[in-house]
Amino acid sequence: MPLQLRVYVPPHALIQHWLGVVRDAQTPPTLFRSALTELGRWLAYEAVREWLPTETTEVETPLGTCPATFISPATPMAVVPILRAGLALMEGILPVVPLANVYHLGLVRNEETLEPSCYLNRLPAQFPAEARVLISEPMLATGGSIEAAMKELTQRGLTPEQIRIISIVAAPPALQRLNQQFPGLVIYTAAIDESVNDHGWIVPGLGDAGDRAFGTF
Ligand SMILES: O=P(O)(O)OC[C@H]1O[C@H](OP(=O)(O)OP(=O)(O)O)[C@H](O)[C@@H]1O
Ligand SMILES: O=c1cc[nH]c(=O)[nH]1
Ligand SMILES: [Mg+2]
Repeated sequence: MPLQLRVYVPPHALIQHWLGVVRDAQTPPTLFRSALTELGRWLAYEAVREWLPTETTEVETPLGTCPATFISPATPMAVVPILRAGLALMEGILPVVPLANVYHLGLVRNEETLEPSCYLNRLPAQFPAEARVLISEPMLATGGSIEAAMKELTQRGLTPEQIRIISIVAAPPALQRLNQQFPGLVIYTAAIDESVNDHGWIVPGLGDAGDRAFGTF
């Protein structure tokens, strides 16, 4: 069977709660950031459920020997936050992947053309063959930014199957684009919204995630 994009919207009350907080236009930046931290935490928790590399050994309890499973340091893990908005999820994501390296990628959309451009790229020249990578990108709108990020990662040796995206709101244009170009990719998102308007905003969405997180209106 051909590979297909898989999109998970975990049906969790905490995710729904914090999604409501970030959607509310009255939420101030401090609370908006806390809510994104919580969303990053719970979506990452769901995303790595059967994906974190583990190894089983034995430990001595005070009463005897028993098997114990630990996070394996052998498989390289990484998180790639897409600046700026992706930074706001990181406080929640990083404790879930404590051994991950962080590689920053700064992208900004031109407000008229909606084309992304890259202003910071701290990706390694090549990812290790067994690497597993989480992308932190809260908004998947037209899909231009995530497509640019995926191209940077796949040019550095990763396959879509090695990558999972943590998103907050995903819209159909971005999902269609990713499905066409990167089947095998997996997305964990708090919501799939109806549409993207003529100005590139997700509707109903939550507005400009970067501006709301950092108070730069
Ligand atoms: O799917 P797209 O249509 O490409 O839109 C999504 C991008 O737009 C926002 O970034 P923005 O350019 O606003 O930068 P910021 O995070 O610094 O605010 C958002 O954080 C995504 O990266
Ligand atoms: O709705 C949108 C679309 C792109 N980027 C955002 O921050 N919000
Ligand atoms: Mg922005």
